Amino acid sequence: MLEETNSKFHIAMFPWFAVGHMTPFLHLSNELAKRGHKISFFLPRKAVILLENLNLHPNLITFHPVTVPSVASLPPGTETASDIPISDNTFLAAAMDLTRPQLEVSLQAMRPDFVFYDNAHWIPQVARPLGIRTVCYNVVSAAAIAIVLVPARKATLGKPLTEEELRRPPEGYPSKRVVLRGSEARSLIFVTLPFGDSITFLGRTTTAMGECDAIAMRTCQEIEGDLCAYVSSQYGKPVFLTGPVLPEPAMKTLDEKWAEWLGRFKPGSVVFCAFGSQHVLEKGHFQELLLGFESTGLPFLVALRPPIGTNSVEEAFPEGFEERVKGRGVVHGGWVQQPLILSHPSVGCFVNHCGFGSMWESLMCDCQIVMVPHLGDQILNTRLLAEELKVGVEVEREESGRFSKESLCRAIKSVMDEESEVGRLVKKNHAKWREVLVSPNFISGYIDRFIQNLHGLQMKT
Ligand SMILES: O=c1ccn([C@@H]2O[C@H](COP(=O)(O)OP(=O)(O)O[C@H]3OC[C@@H](O)[C@H](O)[C@H]3O)[C@@H](O)[C@H]2O)c(=O)[nH]1
Ligand SMILES: [O-]c1cc(O)cc2[o+]c(-c3ccc(O)cc3)c(O[C@@H]3O[C@H](CO)[C@@H](O)[C@H](O)[C@H]3O)cc12
Repeated sequence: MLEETNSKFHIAMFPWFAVGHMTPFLHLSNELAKRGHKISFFLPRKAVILLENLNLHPNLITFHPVTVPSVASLPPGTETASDIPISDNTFLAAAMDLTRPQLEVSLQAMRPDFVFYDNAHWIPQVARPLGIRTVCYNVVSAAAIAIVLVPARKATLGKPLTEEELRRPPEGYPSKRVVLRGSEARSLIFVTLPFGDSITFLGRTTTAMGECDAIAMRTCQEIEGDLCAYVSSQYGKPVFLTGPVLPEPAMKTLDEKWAEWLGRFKPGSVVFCAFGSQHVLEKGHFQELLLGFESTGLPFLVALRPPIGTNSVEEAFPEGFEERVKGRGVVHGGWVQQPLILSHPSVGCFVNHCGFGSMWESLMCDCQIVMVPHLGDQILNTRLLAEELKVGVEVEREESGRFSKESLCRAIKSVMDEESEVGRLVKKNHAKWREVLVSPNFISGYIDRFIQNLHGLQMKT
């Protein structure tokens, strides 16, 4: 028994072709490799270059480039979600499905103990005849899964879910606070639309979770326990938790340019803003956001991709903006080292979209949190932090979904003003949760228990 639970696994990883999915799969791979397990990581050719520097155990984690077939509706050379607008993801999913023969050949030759996957709902059909166990690893919150990607939502199978139906959480959904409001249910309509050939997003994800041997989630019992239990009961199978799986503090230091710039300001005074790898703002929203930062009067560092239809952030600046914020505001049109910026002593506030990765990073840092969610799962993550844990504030939006410079400025001031009661409350709650999450063995304990769960699964006939 002891010998068996100490044995090392060979695990194949096949995440959805999006940075926001491949990166957390690689973080988990690093944790598993750290404990001696061997990983074969399948990913698009182009992504190998992107992720190579995050592979901390190249002796145990091997990248296997997958050729992404060309699909008529995708621009030539498309390999990941970052290459295309979000509306074209359905074609990328179709291209991913066409990689099935490549996976079949490789898995047959490798015969790993497990395959971890998310969007590739056909993996169990390939793995089962080979005796390989399957784990559907979800890198979105349990809330995002529980509210829509569950069998209870398939009761109306045959006819697509309506916005009205999506407005009400499914039967038995355990939270009253982590919910969508008013017209926000519209952000879930995409689950009823095609995602690949002849399958909807809801069909794909519920098949992926329905057919696997176990569901896994990148979350923890302390924060999403009820929601995980609901998903487990919906699918009638175990849900294994990996915890947040955040990489160990990088050895790398912050780029001198940013270290020098941030070093000019008082501790805890700078507002940092980033919105993840996928979302690109409309020009009007981008300008409203910059004007909101300007009106706080605080120093700010914004790292966002140029808005839709522009080639640089500078060309989209509001009239006179650059001169007015000179010396206290910087807008960078590309990638920055977010975790290192968040741990810089001058940074006091993190304005983010509450993507699941950013959500965990915000909880771990000791900045104040302001959230501007853009997509469905980000809205639910935001409710988790703002309504359930009360560790941050959400920027108010109009019914149309637009936010104003005034509402952004109000939210930032509400957490940054020293006399603000809201600011004090969220700071106190945040500190409490941070202490839990950074406590010794919190993250590693989750990984160790996760591995024990895999052993249990392997022993099942
Ligand atoms: O400039 C940047 C921007 C982002 N990042 C990093 O990129 C990651 C972004 O991940 P997030 O999950 O927050 O956001 P993304 O939008 O990229 O992910 C997307 O796919 C996964 C879903 O769970 C998210 O909700 C979805 O938004 C974070 O780890 C962040 O530290 C940088 O290092 N630099
Ligand atoms: O916006 C979302 C709202 C929600 O309630 C659930 C999800 O789930 C997922 C998801 C993705 C992959 C899985 O295996 C399970 C769940 C979401 O993922 C994002 O969906 C986009 C669809 O266009 C996708 O392209 C993007 O890369 C995913 O991060 C979103 C929601």
